[in-house]
Amino acid sequence: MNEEYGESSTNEEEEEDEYTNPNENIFNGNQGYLICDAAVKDKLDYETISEKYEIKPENLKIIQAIGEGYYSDVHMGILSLLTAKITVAVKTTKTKTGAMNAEESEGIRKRQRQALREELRIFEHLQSSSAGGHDNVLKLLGAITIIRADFCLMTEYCECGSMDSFLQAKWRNGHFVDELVIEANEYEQVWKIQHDSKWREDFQSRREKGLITTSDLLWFALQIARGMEFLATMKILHRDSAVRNVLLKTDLTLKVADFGLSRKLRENDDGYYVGKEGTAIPILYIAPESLKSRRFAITSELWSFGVVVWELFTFAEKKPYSELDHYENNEPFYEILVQHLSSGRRLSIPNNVPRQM
Ligand SMILES: Nc1ncnc2c1ncn2[C@@H]1O[C@H](COP(=O)(O)OP(=O)(O)OP(=O)(O)O)[C@@H](O)[C@H]1O
Repeated sequence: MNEEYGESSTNEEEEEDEYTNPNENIFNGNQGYLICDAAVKDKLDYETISEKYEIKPENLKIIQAIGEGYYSDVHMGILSLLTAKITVAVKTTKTKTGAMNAEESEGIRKRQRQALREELRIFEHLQSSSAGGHDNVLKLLGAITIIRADFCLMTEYCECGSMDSFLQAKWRNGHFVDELVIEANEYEQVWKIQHDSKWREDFQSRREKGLITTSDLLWFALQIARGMEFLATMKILHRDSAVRNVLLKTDLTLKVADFGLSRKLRENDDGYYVGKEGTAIPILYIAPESLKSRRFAITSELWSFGVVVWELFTFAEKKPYSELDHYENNEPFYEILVQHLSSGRRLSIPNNVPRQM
């Protein structure tokens, strides 16, 4: 394994409590995640981690850094399997913890490892299905969990990174082609292909120029819907759906990713999970009923999907509800948002959306 990870000859068993909720508090202070104070009860039901994914450190070579999240660093690496070498994304605890001393730093890393362990459990559950996962959900390919210094998760590598930067770049570089045409009567909206017989033929040349169209945005929305539908059938609540947490392959296949806040519904949960007190949640994406009660269900996932579609059609240029950003009377943003939604107001319909949607 790469020197960056340091040499470790000890097979230290993690002493960390596997059943604590690692993400509680770690998102504190992260913009857009907010702690609610409603009374809560916590229900979790995870399978134990199997050894199916454990790999030896010498089979992983780290190549370069590709990203950074709130609780992990992400690198691109090469995983050597019996018959092949594959490119993987490697999620590790953060190199820079911002801690004042070694003891504090180890405390932070311990929480980060716990967060990654939780994510691992979700991956394992999702991949326990007969299909072994879903094409639109990121797959776990390996993990090192028994050697603390090398602790990491390895997932499919998505060459184009996360969807928010991809969309922003397309918009800023003028690489979006609106396929909708407003007719002279100003009411009827038709597709370009209905006016231009060459539109279909030019598909390949648009691809080569790196252009994306309204149909592509719909295709992205459909893929995310399929991924989230799969999560729902596996009784997983993602709870952090946002375009920044969707990853993209070069063939424009999308992968729902980042299960750091995800929870599995138990059989006896009555269809909802009640968030633990102190957990920070991404309020801009959360359904009003979950904001108020901390109850999360498949229906609240559908709300988040709606916000994701809004982000797709606005090219992730702005955060949802950015017009509410100016705080009035020092009221907390959470309160402003709850009032806004309770009064029936919603995100505005973006310009490029087909009317049927
Ligand atoms: N499988 C992957 N393929 C390619 N790039 C990836 C992959 N996983 C993560 N990345 C890159 O690393 C960044 C951080 O990853 P990720 O969001 O999963 O980390 P995190 O610590 O869980 O972040 P968050 O703060 O959103 O919880 C992503 O925005 C993306 O650019």
